[in-house]
Amino acid sequence: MFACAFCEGKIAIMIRVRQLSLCLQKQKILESISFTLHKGRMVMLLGENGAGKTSLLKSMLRYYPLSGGQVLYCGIDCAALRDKEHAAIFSYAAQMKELVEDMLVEDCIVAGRTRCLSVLAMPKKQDYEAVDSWLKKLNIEHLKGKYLHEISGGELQLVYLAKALIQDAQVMLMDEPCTYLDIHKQHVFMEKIKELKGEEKSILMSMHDPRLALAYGDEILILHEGSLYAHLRKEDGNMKEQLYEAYKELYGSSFAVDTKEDRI
Ligand SMILES: Nc1ncnc2c1ncn2[C@@H]1O[C@H](COP(=O)(O)OP(=O)(O)OP(=O)(O)O)[C@@H](O)[C@H]1O
Repeated sequence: MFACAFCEGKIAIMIRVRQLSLCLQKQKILESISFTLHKGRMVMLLGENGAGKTSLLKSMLRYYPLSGGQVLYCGIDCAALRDKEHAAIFSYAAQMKELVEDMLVEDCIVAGRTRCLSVLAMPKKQDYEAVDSWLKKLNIEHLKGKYLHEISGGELQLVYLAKALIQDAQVMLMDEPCTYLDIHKQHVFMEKIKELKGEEKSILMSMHDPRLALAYGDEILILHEGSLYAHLRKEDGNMKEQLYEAYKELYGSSFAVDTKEDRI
């Protein structure tokens, strides 16, 4: 029988989201969402358009005041943390639609670093060295010296990922980071993220592709109409089957996944 590392307390809890609710403009967006993010885990957040994925990530990041519940880091309420402390815990790669600034690639990436510095501190030589190192790790060194408007959508996405990664936070929240990447680059990116995450960091990543979620997720959260519909874990042994069943329940039998024929 599978011995659950969570129940035995072997895998440390990094973030506990407890009964998180969110209202925006008097509209209920998220309702009583609870889950835990464990150290070293990659958790995929699935859900249809408008299900609340971005709102959940932003709520965890304190972009919005919660209308109920808490986000706890190692038992500490994140609402009580100072900005610098918060930036050491969470980094965020936003959805591309939200990113409109234009600047040099290296200035964009180094801005991720400065989130951890005091307000008036300027990036130093070692910060730009870190930029070079991330450009290299993500195989986008050729973008150095270019402006954001001069590069492709997929390249821009990688630049914004470098910006999130350079922050070196413990929990990386990523909103649809693969949208503009071609299939090959999606897999290269996911492998790289897995490697970077190691045993110490945790990742919560929203996406629409259930196949990618299954291929790389240790866990899958399914959001539906602002509520947590399902929480699947690979240790349970049949994550694929469970995901198939959940999608069938939510979207009907015409949904084009078939676990038996391995088409998901
Ligand atoms: N700032 C806001 N003010 C009011 N309502 C908002 C705001 N941001 C999002 N919403 C609403 O909250 C709901 C959830 O939106 P959200 O962007 O979180 O969904 P999502 O699951 O990320 O969708 P997608 O997959 O399309 O990116 C939607 O109905 C949206 O219209």
